[in-house]
Amino acid sequence: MAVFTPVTPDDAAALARRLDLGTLTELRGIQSGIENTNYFLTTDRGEYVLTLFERLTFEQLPFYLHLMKHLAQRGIPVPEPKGDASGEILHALYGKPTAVVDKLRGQHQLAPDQRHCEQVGAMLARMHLAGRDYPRHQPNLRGLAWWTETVPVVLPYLEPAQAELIQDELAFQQALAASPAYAQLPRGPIHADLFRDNVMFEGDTLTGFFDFYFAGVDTWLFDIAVCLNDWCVDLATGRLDEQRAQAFCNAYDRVREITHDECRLLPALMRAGALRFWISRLWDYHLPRDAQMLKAHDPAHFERILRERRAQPWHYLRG
Ligand SMILES: Nc1ncnc2c1ncn2[C@@H]1O[C@H](COP(=O)(O)OP(=O)(O)OP(=O)(O)O)[C@@H](O)[C@H]1O
Ligand SMILES: N[C@@H](CCO)C(=O)O
Repeated sequence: MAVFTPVTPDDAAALARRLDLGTLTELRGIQSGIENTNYFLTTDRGEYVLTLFERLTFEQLPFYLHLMKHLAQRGIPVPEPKGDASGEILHALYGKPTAVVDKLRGQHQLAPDQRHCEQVGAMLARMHLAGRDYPRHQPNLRGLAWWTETVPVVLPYLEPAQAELIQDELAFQQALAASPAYAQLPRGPIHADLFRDNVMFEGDTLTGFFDFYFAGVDTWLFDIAVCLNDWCVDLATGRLDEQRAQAFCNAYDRVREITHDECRLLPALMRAGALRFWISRLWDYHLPRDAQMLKAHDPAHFERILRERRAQPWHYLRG
């Protein structure tokens, strides 16, 4: 269970009062998630999610929380952070940065079909456009610099063939990032972790995106690639479901045109997306933090996806 820091009902109730959310009626630890301590916090006025951030700092968090507020105010369905009387949306419990946000309605769609992929694609494009005038800047903290720093840390845990693959891919991505074509890609605030478990649906209708705590300014194409690698793959093999991928990209493209250069670089960015999560999963798996219980995601899944993307690059043909 992802409760790294237990919260007492008294402390949660005091925070709810301070944020003018009413009287606490229930506080329940959330079993999933591996990054932060999360609770469902219910009051006599509504349902919220209380998050204590275990890795992110007081300096980094305003970027994410204000981004969520910015997007919510522009009609993108994301949880809005709750402020105190002075409007402050970043709080503290037990010395840890803390936020309380709206609980989204609905459930995850863990077996998405074309219709779900279309809705995620269209909403992702709307989110990218809504983020264009967001004034704060923070790089994607799980971007190339972090991969470069973390590959040597996980390398001792890999078999020789895996070590060769990860180093070869890192070198490829470093060269790509230094290329003029890459520098021209449109960019802005991206979610950067928009997996099936970070989107809610009520029935078959998308009700929101959440978990913005890996967001950062990066290429919009990286966000598309991360989504394709999760929403449009067969989870058993890592193989791309081309119909779903085409549906996702068409829906995105109808809201914000995917440029010719983006189409050209998409296969390389899908490799980048696979590498990013292979590295982070290796890191979480081999270098776990203390937790009351911690269920690390399977790193081999993204190794398979990376091998698939290298062997069979997929090209988006607009249409
Ligand atoms: N705003 C929200 N509305 C509804 N449910 C939420 C919300 N935030 C979190 N949840 C629920 O809590 C679970 C865990 O949250 P989350 O996925 O953000 O965990 P995490 O540890 O912060 O991040 P990670 O996904 O990186 O492991 C989600 O799967 C979801 O069920
Ligand atoms: N989405 C990530 C977990 C961190 O949010 C993964 O599946 O590895």
